[in-house]
Amino acid sequence: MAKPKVLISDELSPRSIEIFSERGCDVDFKPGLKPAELRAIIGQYEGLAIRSATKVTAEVLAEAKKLKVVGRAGIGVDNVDIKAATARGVVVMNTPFGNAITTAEHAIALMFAVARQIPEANASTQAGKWEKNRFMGSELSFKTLGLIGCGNIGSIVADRAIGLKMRVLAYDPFLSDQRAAELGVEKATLDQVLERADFITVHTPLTEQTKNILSRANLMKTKKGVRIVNCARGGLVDELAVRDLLVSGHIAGAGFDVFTVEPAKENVLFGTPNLVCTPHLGASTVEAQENVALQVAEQMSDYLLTGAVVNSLNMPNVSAEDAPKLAPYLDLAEKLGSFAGQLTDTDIKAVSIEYEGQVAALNIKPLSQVALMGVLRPQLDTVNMVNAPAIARERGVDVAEVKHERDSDYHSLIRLSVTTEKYTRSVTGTLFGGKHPRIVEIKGIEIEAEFGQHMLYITNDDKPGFIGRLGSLLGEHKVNIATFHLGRDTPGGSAIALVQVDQPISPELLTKIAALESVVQAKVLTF
Ligand SMILES: NC(=O)c1ccc[n+]([C@@H]2O[C@H](COP(=O)([O-])OP(=O)(O)OC[C@H]3O[C@@H](n4cnc5c(N)ncnc54)[C@H](O)[C@@H]3O)[C@@H](O)[C@H]2O)c1
Ligand SMILES: O=C(O)CC[C@@H](O)C(=O)O
Repeated sequence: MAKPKVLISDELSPRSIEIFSERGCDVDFKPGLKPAELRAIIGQYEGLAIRSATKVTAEVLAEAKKLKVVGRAGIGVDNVDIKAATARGVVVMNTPFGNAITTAEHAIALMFAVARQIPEANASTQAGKWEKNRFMGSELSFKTLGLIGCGNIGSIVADRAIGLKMRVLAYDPFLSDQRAAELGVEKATLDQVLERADFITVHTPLTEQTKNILSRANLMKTKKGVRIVNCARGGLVDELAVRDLLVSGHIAGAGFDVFTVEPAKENVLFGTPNLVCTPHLGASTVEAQENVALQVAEQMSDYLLTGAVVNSLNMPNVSAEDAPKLAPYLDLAEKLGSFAGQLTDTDIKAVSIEYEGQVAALNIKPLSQVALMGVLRPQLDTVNMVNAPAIARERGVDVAEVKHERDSDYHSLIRLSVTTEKYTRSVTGTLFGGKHPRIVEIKGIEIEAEFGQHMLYITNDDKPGFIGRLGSLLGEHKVNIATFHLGRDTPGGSAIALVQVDQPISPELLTKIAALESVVQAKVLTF
């Protein structure tokens, strides 16, 4: 197998290069590429490792013909167009914990810096002014800290703040009572945080709901003398309003690590008194950068080399242990989906994927996604394993996954049923010898067949003479039969023939087959 090629396009710790190479990837380290330069070369790579500088836009992804995975060495993925990546089947992963402590420490550092005006005092002292009376600070002990967002970073900030004897309020709609109690924080509404906090720090992602969460109107609800810290994302806080309120004295101090536009070479906040700024340094410690670089390189290599998926934002996780076990079932599930999809020529209303036996004990999410991809692909070229669930949802296809505990004759079975306006059709398969996909049932009729490259699926009335007529017709057209499998519900009832042939069947020949006596339906299938 050729080594997968990975591009590192941001300043990642050199540890990542070592890990990619040790794991068996070819790696190019090219930080600081301009968007046009990235678009020009991205087509060569299966993996792209980034921090926050590289923007993985729809335009970049359109050139990324081989790309399988984007790995963000860090938490925020707002520099990746996840929708476009999903549409192209590119897995997006991040490292959700590697820089959380470091970033929480930076938020605490900014709180201290703002409370004691350390940067201004430093500049004044080094300028020889010795302005001892100018810098009157405020203690953190026994003050109230209001957190907006209490996830990974917010909860570490809470822990450190409690250690500093602060009282912590947390506004986070997804924070459970139990977790709040474990953390020792008081759950609060946004208004309670605004009205009661002496310090407010934000720790949410930037979403439609959180954008401008500290708006001018909300900032006006805060206590006079409040101090604000944003170490999460630019756009969460109204920068112009903070400037005005710092100038008016309503806000006593503010610490900003992140800005609405980055790199922030200029900003409305700059030059305002009692403001401390850092250039998005939240994650910039040796420890955090080692952690995230190592993690992202391990996760991406694992995906490229074994199919294991960890910390993905657009795919179910598959552990390194599960990946090899799932591989043959992924093949079976995709083929069953494709079989059903190729037989369907009207709108699909529902797809159900049932698992029985040993396969039911595995992580079935990726199997269902790949099966769904197989079903939808004949109707939609752009479907892939990553975007299949989203496409099914958009099209109103109801997808059900069922695990059965009942015993069966096979060690594992996957049954895929497709419902259209006219019918529900099912196909069931298993693995022979643990790795060879086989069809064992179609529409409830037992049959045993391999999946071949060129196949003919025929339903017919079970009457004498049909096999002879079909064999002669194929022979006349120089089509060689490789395998021939038959099944029927009852003698003289409905029958199915699955014929694997060595040559493709032309549309003209298919018309003749469909016109043979006793044939109800004839379809060409390819795998
Ligand atoms: N400055 C830096 O260098 C740096 C480094 C790492 C992370 N970050 C940023 O820090 C932020 C937090 O990261 P995290 O790892 O803690 O994320 P997280 O997902 O663990 O936590 C985010 C929390 O925000 C909460 N939340 C979501 N919507 C909310 C809303 N409308 N109101 C209140 N709370 C809401 C969520 O429930 C969650 O608990 C992210 O924006 C991340 O990108 C910045
Ligand atoms: O990579 C960085 O320096 C910033 C990372 C940070 O914003 C994140 O979201 O993880």
